[in-house]
Amino acid sequence: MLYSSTTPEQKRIAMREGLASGTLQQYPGAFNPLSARLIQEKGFSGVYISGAVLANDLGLPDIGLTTLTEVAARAGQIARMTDLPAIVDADTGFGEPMNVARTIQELENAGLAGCHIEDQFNPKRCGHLDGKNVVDLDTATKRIRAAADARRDPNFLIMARTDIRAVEGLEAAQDRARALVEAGADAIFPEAMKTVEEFAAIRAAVDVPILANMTEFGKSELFTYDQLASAGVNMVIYPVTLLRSAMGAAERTLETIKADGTQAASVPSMLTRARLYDLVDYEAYNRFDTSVFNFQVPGTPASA
Ligand SMILES: C[C@](O)(C(=O)O)[C@H](CC(=O)O)C(=O)O
Ligand SMILES: [Mg+2]
Repeated sequence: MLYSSTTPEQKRIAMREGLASGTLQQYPGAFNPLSARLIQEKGFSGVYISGAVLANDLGLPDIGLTTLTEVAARAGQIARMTDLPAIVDADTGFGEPMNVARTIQELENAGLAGCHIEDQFNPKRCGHLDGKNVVDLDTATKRIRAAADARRDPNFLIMARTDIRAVEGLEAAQDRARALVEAGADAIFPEAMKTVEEFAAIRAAVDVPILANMTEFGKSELFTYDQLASAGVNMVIYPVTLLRSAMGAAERTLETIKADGTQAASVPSMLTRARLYDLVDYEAYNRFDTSVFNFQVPGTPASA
C-alpha cells in the first residue's frame, strides 16, 4: 500500500546478497511505477530502470536529452513502489566527474539501489547501434572514481558500463573492465557482447559481478537464463522489453478500434479492472476509511 515498506538501505543489502549468491539475478525494466509492482509480483530479483525507456516515454530518442532531475524523479517514483532493489541507467553521469558525483547522491536520495555510468561520448546512443564513440581511459576512470567517492551508503552499487567492445574489440573491453574495477566500480556492464563466450571472457577478466543486457533488436542474441548463468553472468536486464510489449499491445488495440468501431476484440488480452485494482492494492485503503472499497468490482463473480 502507498509506497514500499522496505527501506532503500534494506533493498541495497538485498541486491548485494543477490549478486553474491551465485544465482543469476533477473531485473526486467519497469516503464512506470505500476509495472514495477508487476515485476515484484512475478517473483523477479529486482527492477531495472532504462534510460532508453525514460527518454522514449517522454517521446524523445535515447541520446542524452533527459536531465538528472528528470531521471532521478522518475526513477524515484518507480523505486518507491516496489520492495525490490531498483537499478537505474545514469547514462554518462550527466556531465563532468563533479556532475557524476552529484548524480550518485541524487540517486541515493531517490532511493535507488545502484546505477550504471558508461564511457560513451556525448551525445550518446543506444549501445547496440553502430557508430558509437568512447572516451579515453583517463576520462572513463575519473567518472567511476568520482561516483565511488560520492556515495554515502557503501551498499549503493556503482556499476561501470563500457561500450568499448564495439569500437576497439573484446581485448580492449577486458582491459577497460579491469581498469574500471581498479577505479572503484562494484560491477561491470560490458555492452553489446556478441556471444556467450564474450561474456565469459569478461567474467574471466574481473572479480566483480557482471551484467548482461538482453535488449531486443540489438547486437546480442537473446541468450537464455541458463546460457548466461553458465557463462558466469550475475545479473541480466530486459531493459525495454515491457515498454515494447505494452506499446505493441496499445498499437494493436488502437488498430482494432479503428477497424471494428469498438475495442471489444482486444478486451481478452487486457489487464482486467480487478487485476488493476489488485496491483494498486485498492482494497487495503479501507484501513483509512471503510467507505473507500465497499463495492463489487465489475466483471468479478459475486462470491469473489
Ligand atoms: C540498456 C540501455 O542503455 C537502456 O537505456 O535501456 C539501452 C537499451 C536499448 O536501447 O535497447 C542500450 O544502450 O543497450
Ligand atoms: Mg541506456
